[in-house]
Amino acid sequence: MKNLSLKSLSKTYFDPYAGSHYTALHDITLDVPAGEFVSVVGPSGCGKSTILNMVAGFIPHSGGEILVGGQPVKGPGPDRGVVFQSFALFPWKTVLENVGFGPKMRGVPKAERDEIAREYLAMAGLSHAADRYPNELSGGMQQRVGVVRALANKPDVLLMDEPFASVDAQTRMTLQEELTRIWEERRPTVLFITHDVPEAVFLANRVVVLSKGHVLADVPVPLARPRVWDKLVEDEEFKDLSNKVLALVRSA
Ligand SMILES: Nc1ncnc2c1ncn2[C@@H]1O[C@H](COP(=O)(O)OP(=O)(O)OP(=O)(O)O)[C@@H](O)[C@H]1O
Repeated sequence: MKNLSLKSLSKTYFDPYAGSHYTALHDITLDVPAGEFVSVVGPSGCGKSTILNMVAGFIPHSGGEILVGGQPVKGPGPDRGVVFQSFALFPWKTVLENVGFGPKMRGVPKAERDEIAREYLAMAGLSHAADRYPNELSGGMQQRVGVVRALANKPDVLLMDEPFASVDAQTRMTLQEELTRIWEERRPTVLFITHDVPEAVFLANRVVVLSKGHVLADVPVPLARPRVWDKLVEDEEFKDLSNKVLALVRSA
């Protein structure tokens, strides 16, 4: 796995309607060591998705540097996997084919990529759905497929932008527990964007709080793993950390 390093990163958008520039990010410096899970929270418009889209290589940055394993990001690449809120699965492909798509693009032969896809589907408890099509799955199952599809490509860095925002509360907790379990097994470097403070704390080793395009705080989360909601929901340290991060977001 590789580390992710943002050095004095900035982003200025040009608004063609107003004919003016808007600086969404100022001087963001952030290091995510290889194999670490970092959540990013902050009020709407503080620049969370902008950071993720620049690290993914979807949009250019205006200043500073983005390094993955010491190499500058110049565009999208297989070293970074992305999971968005919308499932974006291929509706005409089976679940197995969806999960095997990344390896297929890298030229992995069919038997081998089917084996990889089955291994990751098993990890997420989805073996039984391998031959189904996305429209035959519940929203929670589709989102699980989206996560394992990104993981099956064995990215060094996993970028997640509110991946569980559109599923119900119960499924969301299950998905959070599954994600921590899979992360512990594979240890990709993760940047996880969310509005949900308990989710950010539950998942991460560190929670970064953004405010108006700046890093306001970087809060370590030393909670033991494996993490399960039944235990953490009553845990004083978890509650204290969540309250601390919530207060920071409110002040942002
Ligand atoms: N393409 C664009 N052109 C101009 N301004 C933009 C563009 N994309 C984002 N912005 C502005 O940059 C700022 C940061 O947006 P961004 O989407 O990164 O915030 P966010 O923290 O992810 O918000 P949310 O939580 O609501 O998704 C906002 O003020 C937004 O209006």
